[in-house]
Amino acid sequence: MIKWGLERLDELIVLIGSAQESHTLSNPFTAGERIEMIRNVMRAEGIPGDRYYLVPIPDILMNNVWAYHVKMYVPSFEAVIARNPLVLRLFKEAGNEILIPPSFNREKYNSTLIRKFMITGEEWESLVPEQVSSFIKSIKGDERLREIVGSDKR
Ligand SMILES: Nc1ncnc2c1ncn2[C@@H]1O[C@H](COP(=O)(O)OP(=O)(O)OP(=O)(O)O)[C@@H](O)[C@H]1O
Ligand SMILES: NC(=O)c1ccc[n+]([C@@H]2O[C@H](COP(=O)(O)O)[C@@H](O)[C@H]2O)c1
Repeated sequence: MIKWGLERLDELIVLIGSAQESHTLSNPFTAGERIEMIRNVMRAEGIPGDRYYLVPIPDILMNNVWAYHVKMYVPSFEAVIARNPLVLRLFKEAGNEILIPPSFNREKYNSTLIRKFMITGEEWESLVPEQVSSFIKSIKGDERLREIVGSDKR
């Protein structure tokens, strides 16, 4: 998705959503850990650091003002790239131009499924970039996820 965006725009602001969350089933990793993973992949893919910003955005309780909340954290921008229907709706209502990228084999590359495989012990490593699987293993992130959901063997 980032490569798709960089073919169309000079710079990207990549939002790290639900940045306040970590150690949960849907967001097991801290915003900082997610930043490290993305940067490791960007470096490996040869994407220069001056073509993207990574901005962590904590959730808020009011969907209606979320797009304005995001704008408070980021430099000015031309368009929003997203596929999440709620994100698209909220930015459209806030008057922003929208770009919807294609789905790249989304049935396979799906975070919920990848986290499920980490829990059940099925092979998940090939579904993420090598830099991401090695980082997750270095912080024992798969073990963390299993402990959170109570499926750890101990
Ligand atoms: N294969 C893909 N093709 C196109 N867009 C994708 C693809 N994978 C992820 N995305 C987009 O990237 C964003 C992050 O998706 P990802 O599956 O990593 O996490 P998520 O949306 O938080 O899902 P989950 O709820 O499963 O954790 C979403 O906006 C999604 O639409
Ligand atoms: N009210 C809110 O805080 C609000 C509204 C819409 C999206 N979001 C966040 O935006 C992100 C959207 O994620 P994806 O684009 O990866 O599906 C999530 O982290 C979600 O929590 C937050």
